[in-house]
Amino acid sequence: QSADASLYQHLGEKPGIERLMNDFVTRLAADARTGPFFAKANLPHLKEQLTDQVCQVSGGPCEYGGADMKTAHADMDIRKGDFNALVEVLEQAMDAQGIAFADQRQLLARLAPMHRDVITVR
Ligand code: HEM
Repeated sequence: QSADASLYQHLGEKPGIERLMNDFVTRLAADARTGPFFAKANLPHLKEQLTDQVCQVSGGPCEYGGADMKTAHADMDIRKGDFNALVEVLEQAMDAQGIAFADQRQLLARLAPMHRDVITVR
């Protein structure tokens, strides 16, 4: 567990993050902008992987064991606008879970640097 696990606690620890990621992935698949990317995705698997990843980056006692972000998103032709749409959907999911704005900003700040590996069309 990282020295600063307060974000992990504010997200409701593992059960809260699991709820958040379940709702997030459901919204991603339903959103007109992001949905097409997830048409052939294994959504239950993705929910699990994201739960581990967010648990880890928020300072929780989890270890993400999936593919690195570059490998996971290779050949998807993801653009900046697609990335921004995903962030917006995550904000909606965090609002729906009642996560405080400051905690939302913190989680987004920890995920934002991944844009370098996820966006492949510039
Ligand atoms: C910070 C932003 C992002 C994070 C943290 C993230 C995280 C992840 C993770 C953890 C996986 C699972 C990898 C594995 O199973 O080994 C994944 C897969 C995937 N991601 Fe992302 N992702 C991000 C952005 C995006 C964007 C912008 C899109 C498209 C709009 C996208 C589309 C997908 C798709 C389609 C899969 C494959 C799902 C499957 O086939 O089961 N991701 N992502």
